[in-house]
Amino acid sequence: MIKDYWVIVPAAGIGRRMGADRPKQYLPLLGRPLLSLTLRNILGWSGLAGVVVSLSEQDTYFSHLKEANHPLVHRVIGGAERADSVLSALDFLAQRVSGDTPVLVHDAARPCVSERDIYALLSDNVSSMALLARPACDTIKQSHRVGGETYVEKTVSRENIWLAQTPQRAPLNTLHSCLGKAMEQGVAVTDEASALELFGHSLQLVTGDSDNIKVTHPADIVIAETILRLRYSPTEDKR
Ligand SMILES: Nc1ccn([C@@H]2O[C@H](COP(=O)(O)OP(=O)(O)OP(=O)(O)O)[C@@H](O)[C@H]2O)c(=O)n1
Ligand SMILES: C[C@](O)(CO)[C@H](O)COP(=O)(O)O
Repeated sequence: MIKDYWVIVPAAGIGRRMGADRPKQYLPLLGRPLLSLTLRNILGWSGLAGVVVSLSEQDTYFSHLKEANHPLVHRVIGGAERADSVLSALDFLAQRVSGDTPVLVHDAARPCVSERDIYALLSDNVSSMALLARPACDTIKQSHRVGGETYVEKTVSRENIWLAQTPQRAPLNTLHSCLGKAMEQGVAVTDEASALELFGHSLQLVTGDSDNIKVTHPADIVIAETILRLRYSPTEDKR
C-alpha cells in the first residue's frame, strides 16, 4: 500500500441543493458536523502525511471543529467552483512537498467512504492515477427539452458507464498542471479525473461501495447517518 500521501478536502461549497441554514458540511450527522466526521475518517487512514482542507473565505464554522487544530490538518481558502478549491490546495502543496507525492482528493460531503475502499485505491497494484467509482445499475436515458418539459431522447447502453466517486488519486505535479491548464482553457471540470483525461492520461477505475454517498439533498442526511450508525460503535464516536 502506498504511504506518505496527502488528502485534499474541498469544503468550500454552499450546499445550495441542501437548502439548509448553513453550508451542508456543517450540518450535524449523529450530533457531529459532517466535515468533522469526514476528517475523523481520513485521519484514521494508514500512511497519511497530511490533509489540506479548502474553505470558503466567509467560513466561520471550521475553527470550532475538533479536528481544526490537528497537527496534520492544514487549511486554505477555496474558490467559486469545486475545481478552484482543489487548485488552491494543490498550489499550497506544490510549495511544500515533492511533485511525485501521491494526492487523494476527497469531497467533504462524502463522510461514509469505507476503509476497505481506501485501501483498495491505495494498493500497490493500482495505477498512480485512479478513482473510486460504481458501475451504473439503472437504465440510462438521454434527455432533451421541449417547451419547458423534459423528454427521452434515447436509451444509452449502461455497459461501460461508471459513476465517479471520491477519493480520486494522482501524483501532485500531474494533477496540478492538468487542473491548472483545464481551468485556463475554461473547461468545466467537475472532478479531478476529467482534468487528467483532458490531457490524455489513463485512469484506473476501482470499484467502490454504494454507501460512499455524496450528501447532497436533505434525505441523504438520514441515509448517511444510518450508514455511519451501522459502522461505528458509540465508543469509537468519541474520537
Ligand atoms: N466552490 C466550491 C464548491 C464545492 N466545493 C466542495 O466540493 C464538494 C462536492 O461539491 P457538492 O457536493 O456539489 O457541494 P456544494 O457545491 O456545496 O453543493 P451544491 O452544488 O448543492 O451547492 C463539497 O465537499 C463542497 O464543499 C468546494 O470546495 N468549493
Ligand atoms: C467529484 C464528484 O463527487 C464525483 O462524483 C462530483 O463530480 C462532484 O460534483 P458536484 O457538481 O460538485 O456535485
